[in-house]
Amino acid sequence: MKILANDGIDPIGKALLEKAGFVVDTETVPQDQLVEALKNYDGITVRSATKLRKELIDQVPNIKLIGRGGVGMDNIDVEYARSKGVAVVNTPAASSLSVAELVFAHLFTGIRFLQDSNRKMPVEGATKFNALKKAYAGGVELQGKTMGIIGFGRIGRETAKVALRLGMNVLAYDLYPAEGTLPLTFQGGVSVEIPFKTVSLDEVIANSDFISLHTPFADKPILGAEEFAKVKQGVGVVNCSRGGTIDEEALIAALDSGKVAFAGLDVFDNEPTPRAEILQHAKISLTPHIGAATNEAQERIGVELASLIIEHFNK
Ligand SMILES: O=C(O)[C@H](O)COP(=O)(O)O
Repeated sequence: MKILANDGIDPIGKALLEKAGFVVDTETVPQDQLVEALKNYDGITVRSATKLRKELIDQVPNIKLIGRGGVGMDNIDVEYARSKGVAVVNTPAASSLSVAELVFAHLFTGIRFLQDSNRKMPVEGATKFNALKKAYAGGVELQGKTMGIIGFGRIGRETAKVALRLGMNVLAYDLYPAEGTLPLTFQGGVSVEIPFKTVSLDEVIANSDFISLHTPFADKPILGAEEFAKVKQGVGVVNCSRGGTIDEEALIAALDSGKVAFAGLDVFDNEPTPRAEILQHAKISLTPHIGAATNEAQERIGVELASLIIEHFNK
């Protein structure tokens, strides 16, 4: 059996597949050459870069399995592939913590203006140190503030757990209202269950000091001009979910007016070429879609993907 890991796979996952007798190629084939290349494979694994659309799936009937190393499958025509008998699998839980921690990297950045000082210090730090010191005063703390979470699935809940550990309050909304407890484990294995109950989207929007999005790709933005009009003055907004869930123009307007104090963005409209106004905005902390890109998450993803592939082909 031959697998093309077109967006790469963690070496441990690759080794597990090879031990089980699979040949695994990890060299990325450009999108426009995939039809030809895939004729030599039984399965393909991707992350979010490679697109597996109907037209391609139709032309490679020899492909029996598509493995998504990660969560979002908006780059794959999943239902269509399954209707053609192709197995489609992903690793929905493996990267939750990494994404959640990136949310806080953006939050800590935003509350102390690091996105701007990291740009200005190399240029002005030696000549205008005291002016910059003054410019970046007025930071705030996270403890005691309210973290609004839109989308309370695995990643949303992991984000809530980090917020709770930091002493924040959590307000969460999900399309499917939910109630339960979140387990928090501390040093020495001490564990506590924190009760939660989701609230309405309006409540999250109106009452949060920081808002983080954790929903799948949506055709219509969840946060647009109407919603930014209702947020607390000076809210911080983080998006590590999918481009398209925030109306970027409305966000820029809200940042410029001061209604939104800062934004942390890991995902963008038009990836991989986000617009210049976003890339150059002094109030936006930027990362290039790296939510799942920690060594730990990629190892978990690779191992899980390998076991899903082995299980599928050994059935
Ligand atoms: O959906 C996901 O798992 C994340 O967006 C990560 O995407 P990536 O595998 O392309 O980094």
